[in-house]
Amino acid sequence: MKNTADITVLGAGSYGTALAISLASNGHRTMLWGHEPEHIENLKNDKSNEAFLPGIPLPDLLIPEADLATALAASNNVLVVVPSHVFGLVLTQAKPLLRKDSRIVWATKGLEPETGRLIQDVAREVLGDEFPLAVLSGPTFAKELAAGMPTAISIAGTDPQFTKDLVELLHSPKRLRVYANNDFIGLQLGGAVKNVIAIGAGLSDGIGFGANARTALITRGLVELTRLGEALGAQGSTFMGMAGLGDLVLTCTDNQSRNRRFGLALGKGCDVETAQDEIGQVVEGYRNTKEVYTLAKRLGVEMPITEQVYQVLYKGKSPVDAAKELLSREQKSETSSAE
Ligand SMILES: NC(=O)C1=CN([C@@H]2O[C@H](COP(=O)(O)OP(=O)(O)OC[C@H]3O[C@@H](n4cnc5c(N)ncnc54)[C@H](OP(=O)(O)O)[C@@H]3O)[C@@H](O)[C@H]2O)C=CC1
Ligand SMILES: O=C(CO)COP(=O)(O)O
Repeated sequence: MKNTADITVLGAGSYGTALAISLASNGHRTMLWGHEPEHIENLKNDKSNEAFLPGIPLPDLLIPEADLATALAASNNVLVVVPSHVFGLVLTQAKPLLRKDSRIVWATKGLEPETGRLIQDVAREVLGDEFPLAVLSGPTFAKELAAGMPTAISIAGTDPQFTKDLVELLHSPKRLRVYANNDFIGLQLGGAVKNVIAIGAGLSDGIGFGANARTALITRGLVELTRLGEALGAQGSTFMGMAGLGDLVLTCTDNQSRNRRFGLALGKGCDVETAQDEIGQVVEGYRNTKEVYTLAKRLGVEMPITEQVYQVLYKGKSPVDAAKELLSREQKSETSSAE
């Protein structure tokens, strides 16, 4: 009993811990692995994750663990919640330690660094085809989830039984609604592109623009996301759900979003390094912008907001000049079918 669990979570940052709290609060024995033994010792001693979610108690059924082999032997259900730039690395470390019956789900939001590939491609390259895969995506700030505040999320995967089991593990009639979805690609892409648009919304607010500009960015950001998604084989309707519109609204409008705060700081004149240091946690959209931009170029998909965020982050363009360029684009109709 001591070394078994219903699910193992890899990644003891803010979101991995929040999901582990949520699972354990549902009555499931949940192992939480982190790569820093000292950090895991602190979790055990404090019975909270003071570094990432201060003041939120860890339930008794949440077991912090520093040994990856022990964590992966404990359960066949493995939930990966590390930033996208180390996803491949962590999965490579995990692979020789996985059980034959392991099933892998991730809540990582992003694309592979440099290549812009979806996380599913990284997972397949590392693991081959034998393990069922799934993704969790939607508007879920770690702090609110961990505090048991009402939240909704979507899930999709390659194996209907795995998806169903994950819904059972995560769903709580008191706190967390989990929607099953069949668009594996769409859910992954929504989580990556919203990071970029959230930086754009932050830039706009940081410059001093208002609600009109922010809302226009969300709306046209949704159009960009849908265009890219459809080019990759996702269903357009997915982006009207949790992993599209839902996550865009959340991260573009609330200062809990690190991507939005990053954009805000840049819009007020801060440089990239200082803005990242001040946030002190992962700002996925910084790298993601380059990857989404590269992916869009490769597929020939027009993404003007992403393009301007890219110019600000990587080409030294001023946020004001980026905004001017967006505003001065040629007139067009709102729907492509009317063009
Ligand atoms: N926070 C949120 O509200 C949400 C986050 N997400 C997504 O979840 C993912 C994780 O983000 P989040 O938890 O917020 O990020 P945090 O910055 O809060 O935590 C990241 C965690 O990953 C750890 N880590 C870094 N490198 C490695 C590695 N090589 N091996 C193992 N662990 C490593 C970090 O450890 P260390 O501190 O030692 O570097 C830290 O514990 C991201 O893709 C994010 O977009 C999705 C929905 C909501
Ligand atoms: O993905 C998130 C909420 O759904 C968290 O957003 P940030 O990474 O911008 O903080």
